[in-house]
Amino acid sequence: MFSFFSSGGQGKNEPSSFSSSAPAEFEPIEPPVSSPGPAGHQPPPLDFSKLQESHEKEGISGIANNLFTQVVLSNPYFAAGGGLMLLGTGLALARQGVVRASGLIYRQLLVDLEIPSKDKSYMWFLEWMSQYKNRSSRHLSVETNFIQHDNGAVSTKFSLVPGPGNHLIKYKGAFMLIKRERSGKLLDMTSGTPFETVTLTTLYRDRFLFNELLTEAKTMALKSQEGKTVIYTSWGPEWRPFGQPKKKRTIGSVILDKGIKEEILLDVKDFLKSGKWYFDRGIPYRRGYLLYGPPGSGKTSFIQALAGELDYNICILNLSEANLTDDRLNHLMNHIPERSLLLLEDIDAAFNKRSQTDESGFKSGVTFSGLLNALDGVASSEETITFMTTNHPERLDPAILRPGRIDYRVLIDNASSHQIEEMFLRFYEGETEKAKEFVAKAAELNVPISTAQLQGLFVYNKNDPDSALSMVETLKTPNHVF
Ligand SMILES: Nc1ncnc2c1ncn2[C@@H]1O[C@H](COP(=O)(O)OP(=O)(O)OP(=O)(O)O)[C@@H](O)[C@H]1O
Repeated sequence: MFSFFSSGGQGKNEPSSFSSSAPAEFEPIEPPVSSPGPAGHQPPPLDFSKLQESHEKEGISGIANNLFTQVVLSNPYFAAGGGLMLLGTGLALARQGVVRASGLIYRQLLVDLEIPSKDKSYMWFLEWMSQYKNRSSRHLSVETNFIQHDNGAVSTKFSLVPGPGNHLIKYKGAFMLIKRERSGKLLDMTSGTPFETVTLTTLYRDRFLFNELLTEAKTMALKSQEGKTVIYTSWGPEWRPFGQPKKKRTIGSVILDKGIKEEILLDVKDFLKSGKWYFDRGIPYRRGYLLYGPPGSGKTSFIQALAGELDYNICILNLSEANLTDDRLNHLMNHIPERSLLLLEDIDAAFNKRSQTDESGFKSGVTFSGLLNALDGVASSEETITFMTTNHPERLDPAILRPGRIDYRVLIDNASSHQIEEMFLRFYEGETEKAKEFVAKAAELNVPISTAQLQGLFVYNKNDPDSALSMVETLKTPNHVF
C-alpha cells in the first residue's frame, strides 16, 4: 500500500491512495509524520506520472531533472532553506559593506597622528597633556621631577600624565581621541622600558590642529627651560638630559685671566655668524676649542657659562668613561641635540688608551684614531662647536692639534694675582683694601693656587673676609679640608 501526504483538501497526516497507474518500480517513500512543513504546510506529493513521462522522454537524466524541479523548487522545506541561505549571504555581504564603508569613512573623515616614544615631542606632549584642562582621563601615570627655583632650592613636582589607554580631549573646539599604547614586545634596550606610542585621532578637517598642539607643547617645554641650561650626558647611543635643567651660570661668575673670556666669546660669536662663509667654501661648519690647564682652574665652569651666554645646552662626554667605544663616540658626536655645545672632557684619555692597547692589551675605550675619525666625521648641517679639555696637553698627539680639529687653544692656568683679587671682591664686595692684602699674602706663599682652592676658602668664610685673610696659609695645601 503506497501512502504519502497530500497538500490537497485531505486532513493533515491523512494518508491518501496512490494512483493505480503508477509503475511498480517507483516506490513512494513514507514522509516523516512528525515534521510538518513550514507554517504547518505539507510538502507536495511527488508526481510520479511526470517522472515516468520524463523517464520515457529523456531517460535517467530526465528523471533527475524532473525530480529536482519537483523536490527542490516546489518543496517548501527547500524553498525556506534557500531563502534563509540567501538571507544569510545577503546579511554577510551587507556587514562586509558596512565594515568597508566605515573604513572608507574613517580614512576620509578622520586623521591619526602617531608620536613614538623615541621622538622628542613625546615628552613634550605628555607634559602638555598633564596640564591641559579640557580632558577626560581615567588612566593616569605619574612623572616625578625635581625643579630648581631661582634661589637654588629644589622641590618635587608630580606631573599626572595620561597613562596607557584612551583619553578624550577637546582642543580648540575639536574632539581628539588620545590613545597611549605600550609595545608588549619591543623594549628600549638603553632604558629597559617598553616602546610606547601616543596616537591622536581627530576629524580630517581639524588636522591642522596637530601642528598647533605640538608647537604649543614644545613652547611650553622650552619655556620651562628658559634661563636654564640643559646638560646632556650619553646614555648608551643617545643623549639624555642629566637631571633637570640647571640655572644658567653667568659668565661674570667665572674669573679667568685678563681678556681670555672676552676673546673666546668673540671668536665663538663670530663663528656662529659665519655659516654662509663656510658653506660657500665647502668647509665643514664646525670649530674646535681646546682649553688646557691644571685641575680646578675653571675650564668646565667657563664652558657652562658660555653655553648660558649663548643660550645653548651642553652635551658632556668624558673620554675616560670605561664603556665608551669608538663607534659610540662617533654616533654620539653625529647626533648632538640642536643648539648644544659638545664638551669632550679629558681628551688625553684617548691617547692613554692607545698606549695601553699596545702595552697592556687595554681593549675597550676610545682610541686615538677613533677620536680623530669622530672629530673629522661630524657632518651636521647646523654648526658644531666642540670644546675639549685636558690637564695634560703634553700627552696630546700633534695630529689632533691640526686646524679643523682644534682651531683655537688657550691655557686656563692657576690663579693669577688679577684673578685672586677679582675672586676676593666677588665674595666680599667692596673690600678693595683687604683684597690687595690677600693677594700680597698669597704671593708670599710662592705656590700655585687654583681658583677652585680660592673658592673653597671663601665659601668656608662666607661673610668673613678677615677670617679668609687669616687662613691664607691653608692655600699651601692644594687639597686642604676645612
Ligand atoms: N676661574 C674660576 N672662576 C670661578 N670659579 C671657578 C674658577 N675655577 C674653578 N672654579 C670653581 O671650582 C670648581 C671646579 O671648577 P671646574 O670644574 O670648572 O675646573 P676645571 O678646570 O674644569 O677642572 P678639571 O680640569 O679638574 O676638570 C667649580 O665649582 C668652580 O665654580
